[in-house]
Amino acid sequence: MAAIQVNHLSKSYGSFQAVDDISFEVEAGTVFALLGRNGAGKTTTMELLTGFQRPDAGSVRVLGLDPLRDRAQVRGNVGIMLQEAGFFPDLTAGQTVEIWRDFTPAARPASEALELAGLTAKAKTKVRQLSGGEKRRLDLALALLGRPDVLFLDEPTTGMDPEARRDVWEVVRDLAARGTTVLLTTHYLEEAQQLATNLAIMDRGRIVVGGDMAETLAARVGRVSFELPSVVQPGELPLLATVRGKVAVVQAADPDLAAQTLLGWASARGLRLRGLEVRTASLEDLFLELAHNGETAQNSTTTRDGRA
Ligand SMILES: Nc1ncnc2c1ncn2[C@@H]1O[C@H](COP(=O)(O)OP(=O)(O)OP(=O)(O)O)[C@@H](O)[C@H]1O
Repeated sequence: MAAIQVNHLSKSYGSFQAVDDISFEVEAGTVFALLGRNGAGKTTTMELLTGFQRPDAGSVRVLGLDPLRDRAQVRGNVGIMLQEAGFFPDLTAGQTVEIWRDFTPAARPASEALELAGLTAKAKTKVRQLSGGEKRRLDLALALLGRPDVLFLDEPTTGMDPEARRDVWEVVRDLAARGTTVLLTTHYLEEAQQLATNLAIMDRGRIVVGGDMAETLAARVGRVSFELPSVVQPGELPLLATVRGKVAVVQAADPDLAAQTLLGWASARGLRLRGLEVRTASLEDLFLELAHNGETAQNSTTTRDGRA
């Protein structure tokens, strides 16, 4: 069953269309990544899904409920970690969690929420003395307090060091494995690739790529690069290669297989392929390509407008 259903959702601020007719579903117990450049509409979408904003058109269902109409019921079952949470700076992390517990039905013990967020050692530290990454952890602890069925995480690991980020990934994986549905936005594409089974990439309010993460990446080409041995002409290689300076690049749907073919070919001739690198398609490649296409489209629109 889909835990989150979004149907033809739109939202504008004045004449600016921040979310433009988007639709997607998130299956229960899966992690879904909402990606896109700054201003693409991710946070607005998150706010529409959590009932902080009213849609202009379209509908949202979370656990089959309307986040605005069935607000109390939805809030009781979801955990929300938005950007820029407001904390009281003079309370400690532990006191902040305790106060939040009073408003949270069936809350976890404060110590458990702090532990899950990796903040136990800072329980007695005042909020204003927490680092940026630690404040995000406190946000996470609060989002996890009510043992939510659905978790909304808006850039959960911003400001965290790589180790802390990996700790949060573990927590998210663990929650999803136990059936929690997670919708997250992130600018860290590795994070999305590591955690999410499905994704949507937004650009100017619309979804430009969406679907299963593995299938989306499998449809991309990877590449193999190496130094072309001085005795070899590009045309002699067993696979089509582009050569720039000394470096030859072969594009391939299965870069591991291409590398094997190249190595077998080289070894039969007693040659070494120095600097051999195999790169599978990554979300980053896809993202950069889309950004580039977006800019090209925008420039051509500007030119057309300019000429008109
Ligand atoms: N309250 C508002 N009034 C007017 N414009 C807004 C408002 N909130 C957001 N916007 C605009 O809507 C667009 C989408 O914003 P949104 O915060 O949803 O993007 P985002 O994808 O989350 O970006 P980021 O990655 O920077 O967080 C932006 O151009 C933003 O300036």
